[in-house]
Amino acid sequence: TEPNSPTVKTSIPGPKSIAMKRDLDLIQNTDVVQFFVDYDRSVGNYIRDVDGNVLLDLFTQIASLPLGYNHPRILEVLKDPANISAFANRPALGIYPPTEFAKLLSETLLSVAPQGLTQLQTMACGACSVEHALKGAFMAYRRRERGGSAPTQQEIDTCLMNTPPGCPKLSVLSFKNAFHGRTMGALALSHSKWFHNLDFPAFNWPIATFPTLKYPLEEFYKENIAEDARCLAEVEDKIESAKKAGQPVACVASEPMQCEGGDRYASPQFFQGLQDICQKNGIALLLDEVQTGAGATGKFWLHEYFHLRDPPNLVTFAKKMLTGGFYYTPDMRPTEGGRIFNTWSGDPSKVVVLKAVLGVIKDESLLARTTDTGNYLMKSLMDAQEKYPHLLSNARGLGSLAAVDFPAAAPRDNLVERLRSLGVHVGVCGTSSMRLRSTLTLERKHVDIFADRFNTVLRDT
Ligand SMILES: Cc1ncc(COP(=O)(O)O)c(CNc2csc(C(=O)O)c2)c1O
Repeated sequence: TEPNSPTVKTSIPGPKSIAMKRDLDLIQNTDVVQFFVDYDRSVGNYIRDVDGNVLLDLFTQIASLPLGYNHPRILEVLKDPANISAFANRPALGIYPPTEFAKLLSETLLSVAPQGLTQLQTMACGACSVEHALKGAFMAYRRRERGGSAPTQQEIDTCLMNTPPGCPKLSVLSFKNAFHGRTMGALALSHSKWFHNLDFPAFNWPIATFPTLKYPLEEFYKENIAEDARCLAEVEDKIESAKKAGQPVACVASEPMQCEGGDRYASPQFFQGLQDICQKNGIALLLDEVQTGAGATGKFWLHEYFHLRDPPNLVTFAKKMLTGGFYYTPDMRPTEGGRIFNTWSGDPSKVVVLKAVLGVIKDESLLARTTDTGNYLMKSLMDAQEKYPHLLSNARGLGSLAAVDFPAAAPRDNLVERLRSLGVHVGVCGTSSMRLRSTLTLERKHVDIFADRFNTVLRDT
């Protein structure tokens, strides 16, 4: 069972972590390794490092743990003889799916599909889900341009040499401060940190400005609506310019909230306007819910809060869904087999575990709990912001996603380190934001521990 509170015995990283890091560094670069973890003895919302430090984990493996560590319902899946085969025999899913795979997908991933998205493709991770979702959008765009005819011999010949018309000059519009993954296509849509992109050739695709909201929202309603309009006008301009430059936009990609870029929210009106622009121009809308999905905001998908008139064409997921993949509308469905494809095309064993996770979310009403705990967490951030206005600003959040800004990276990093030495592990994002990414099982008692330690370090700053 979970401990009642954190215990910190050594500096973090402690001596054992430091020794293990030295060993691992002989094999690979370990610059960003923070500490080594004793996963056998991490429980629920508490992570235990190899030096015996037990921390309340509010970052949860970059927001990828739905139920925390060693949840009994997940351990049961692993002990169930009926599941051995799923773990022992990883299939090339695109060609040799396992028994009743459609049934498994229907009972799991499709049971939580965003409204109107009836097609589903599993993949390994977030980036490869984005990569293949983009392919779906490009193929749909070219299918429409061909008007149903087959590709020409010239297209077939030229595509093998990376040249038009087989490799068409199409583009994807993304947003400044976005993050969509580290593979080359997803990286061309990612603009949040230089060390993600440096040294890698990129597509010269349009990059628009994502709204910068002023907080508190209720005080700056007019300014924020004007900001939405300004950004949407820029999106239209970029689409027009791309068309004139001979590389029309086939897809607009956006996170429903920019996470790596600094927990940057935008209004439902912005996304409704974005969908209007896409539909007006025959452009697919890809919403990347890798970090915001799987119940993290109290709704299963963040974009549910947007009340979009129609379903987005493509929705990518990974992290807390335990498998990567994307949902898509029928018009995005490939008409030829083997074109959205790779060896594994996902992993059924992860879907088997996800079935247990979805069961716990339902049985324990974790969406409602995430909303309640998230509101309670927001109150603790707002209270701290009120007490320390010189240190904190723009407190914001939704369910298990929360963030607050510091005046600069240095004071933020210093506070995060001191918070960890008091037994609370949090994340960072953007240039100077602290971010929280809890499990879906977080309770008010955990928020009390966070608030107590957070105020202690703020008081001593
Ligand atoms: C909105 C969104 N889209 C795609 C991705 C890529 O997912 P993975 O390839 O990491 O599974 C992510 C992954 N998040 C992430 C956080 S830090 C990080 C990194 O590579 O440093 C990656 C995401 O947040």
